[in-house]
Amino acid sequence: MAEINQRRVEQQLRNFERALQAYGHDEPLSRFLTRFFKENRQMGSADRRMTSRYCYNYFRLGEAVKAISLQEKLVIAEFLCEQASDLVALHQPDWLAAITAPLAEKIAFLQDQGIAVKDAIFPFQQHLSPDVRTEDFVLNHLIQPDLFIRVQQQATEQVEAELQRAAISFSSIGKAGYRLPNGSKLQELKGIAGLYEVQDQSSQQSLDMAQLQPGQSWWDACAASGGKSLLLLEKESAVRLLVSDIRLSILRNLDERFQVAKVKAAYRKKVLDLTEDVDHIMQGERFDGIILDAPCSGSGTWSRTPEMIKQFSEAKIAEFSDLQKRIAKQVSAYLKPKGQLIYITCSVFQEENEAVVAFLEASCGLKVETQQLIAGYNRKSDSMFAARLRKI
Ligand SMILES: C[S@@+](CC[C@H](N)C(=O)[O-])C[C@H]1O[C@@H](n2cnc3c(N)ncnc32)[C@H](O)[C@@H]1O
Repeated sequence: MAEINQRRVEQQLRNFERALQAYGHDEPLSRFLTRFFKENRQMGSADRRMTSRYCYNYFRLGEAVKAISLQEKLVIAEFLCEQASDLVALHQPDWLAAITAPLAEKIAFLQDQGIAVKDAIFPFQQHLSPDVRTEDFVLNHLIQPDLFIRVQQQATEQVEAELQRAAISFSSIGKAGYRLPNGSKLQELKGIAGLYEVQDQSSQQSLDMAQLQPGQSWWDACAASGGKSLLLLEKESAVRLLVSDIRLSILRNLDERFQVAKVKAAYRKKVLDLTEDVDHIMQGERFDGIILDAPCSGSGTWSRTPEMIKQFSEAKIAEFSDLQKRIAKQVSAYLKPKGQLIYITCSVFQEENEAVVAFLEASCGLKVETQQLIAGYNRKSDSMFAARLRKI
């Protein structure tokens, strides 16, 4: 083993502590770190990489092992999340023999040292949807997911060639989806801009259950910057599409994204708050299909953004569930008879998923045809939930 530079490790630890102190928990960690590194130009690329790794690993530990120092906590996080670590080698050299073991064994190893982490990594386990395999889900929280792209069907060869040229490794995940290492610098590949969308593997599957026909009218009711709308149009370009969101600014992003992707289909756009009565704006319009990709906790994506766990409180689950029921009830009124509602979340909580679907069936004149947890935790992707309901 190469000799460890103790001073360097100590410097890395100080960088991490400084970054953590400066982080206000009011923005995604990735955005904060980009700014932090800009403001600390003396940090070289190796320092930046290490600060980022320490911060993410630290947050991956969730609420586990509270009553110990930051450094001790980071050593545990490094031991769990990495296969080699100078920090562990310096502070817990006896642990090194177990650092390459499977995660379940590492957790058992810590347990033997009196360090219990398993139940605290993800503190909301009792809310998980029944189809989530709790142990797998929790352990995979310690692993950074991959990056996924969805490529326009006719452009797969061009995109593959460009990835090869840039020496970015990739593997195919079905028709036009690809798995890439996290952190791949796709934005530098200007020649293929617009030919692909960054979209998680589970998100790419979220409309598989939609039954699409040319000529149908669809409403993407919480469209944001259009991830699901683009997926819908890639599957069936001859639909009439209405997109809406509560935020005008994000619909402007949708316009830009559609432009870059050279979307030819005409679409209409409305700013709608779906907790309010929108009847006067909708003017009697009815749809063959509605996508409701509802505002949610995002808990199925927290292995990408582990800092979210600290900011979340259990009470918010019920708040999201209430909001989702309210919005879902409202939009379901705009379905034609036999029209379909595709209800989607990137949450793993039962209250945001199965409970909302059960409410729609019990109170909104819809029948559940299929519902599915799209489990990403065993394949380094996000977890989502999707259901197709039919208006009776
Ligand atoms: C999960 S995101 C949608 C993501 C998007 N479908 C995509 O694939 O990129 C949920 C969206 O719901 C919107 N939203 C939140 N509250 C809303 C409300 N009361 N009425 C309408 N939209 C709302 C948010 O602005 C957010 O863009």
